[in-house]
Amino acid sequence: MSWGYAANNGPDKWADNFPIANGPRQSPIDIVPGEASYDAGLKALNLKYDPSTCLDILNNGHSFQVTFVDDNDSSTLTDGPISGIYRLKQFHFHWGASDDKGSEHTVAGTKYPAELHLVHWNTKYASFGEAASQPDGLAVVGVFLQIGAENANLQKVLDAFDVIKAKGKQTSFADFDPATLLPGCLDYWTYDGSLTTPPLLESVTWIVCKEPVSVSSEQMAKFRSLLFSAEGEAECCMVDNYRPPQPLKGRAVRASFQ
Ligand SMILES: CN[C@@H]1CN(c2cccc(OC)c2)S(=O)(=O)c2sc(S(N)(=O)=O)cc21
Ligand SMILES: [Zn+2]
Repeated sequence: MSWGYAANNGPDKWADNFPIANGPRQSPIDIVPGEASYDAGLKALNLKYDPSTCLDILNNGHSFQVTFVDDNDSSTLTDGPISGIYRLKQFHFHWGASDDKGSEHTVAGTKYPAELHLVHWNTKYASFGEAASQPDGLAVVGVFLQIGAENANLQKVLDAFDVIKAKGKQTSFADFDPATLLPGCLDYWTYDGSLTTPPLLESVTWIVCKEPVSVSSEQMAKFRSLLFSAEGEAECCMVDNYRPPQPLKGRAVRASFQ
């Protein structure tokens, strides 16, 4: 039985096969703005993405992800809370069965209907896989989605869904600029955490943007049209693919803004 988000293989069961699930730096967390400490030493995020590095879009049975060519420094994250150059590997989302839940991080208990994750790896390591096992190996930028106006940039991604409805489906996806999914203001909170899915590796510097971006309710319905299940299996809608907040265990959450 592989991991998932159902009662029999979901977040409460992950520790059975991935004991790090109860580790000291697990993600996501509830971000309490009043308890975050402003750090004037934090630099602004420097995200430089080249749309020509966009490769394909895949339903991996847990979410859908847009994957990028990462054999050069064309799409990178630098500055912010990190040092060195981190390359964009993929972005994906987490969302709920209804608009009242779906994000992984929460803000003073508030859940958003969805959360975007842009996954980057530290080029001081030889590969993504090597980086993923190092405490400073990954940096994930999280962006909350809130219900509002239709998001035309997001729609380009949703328009590809019909051919990746089932688990394992993949199709080419070119010339997409993930920077168009970012909010105007790049104020952020940052803390040391983990992957929010198995293998739950504690290798992620989390960078969570304070400002959400918009998504319409119709667009959220499109997210929910994807399937956890593969073709030929009983259809299971891809919804509630989020891990709930985990214990902070004494970690500091820093803010790049006052
Ligand atoms: C299924 N897990 C996603 C895919 N990845 C994955 C797949 C296999 C092994 C592995 O670790 C070596 C990582 S990943 O590293 O790109 C990430 S990052 C991430 S999140 N929610 O914390 O941003 C989810 C996933
Ligand atoms: Zn994620």
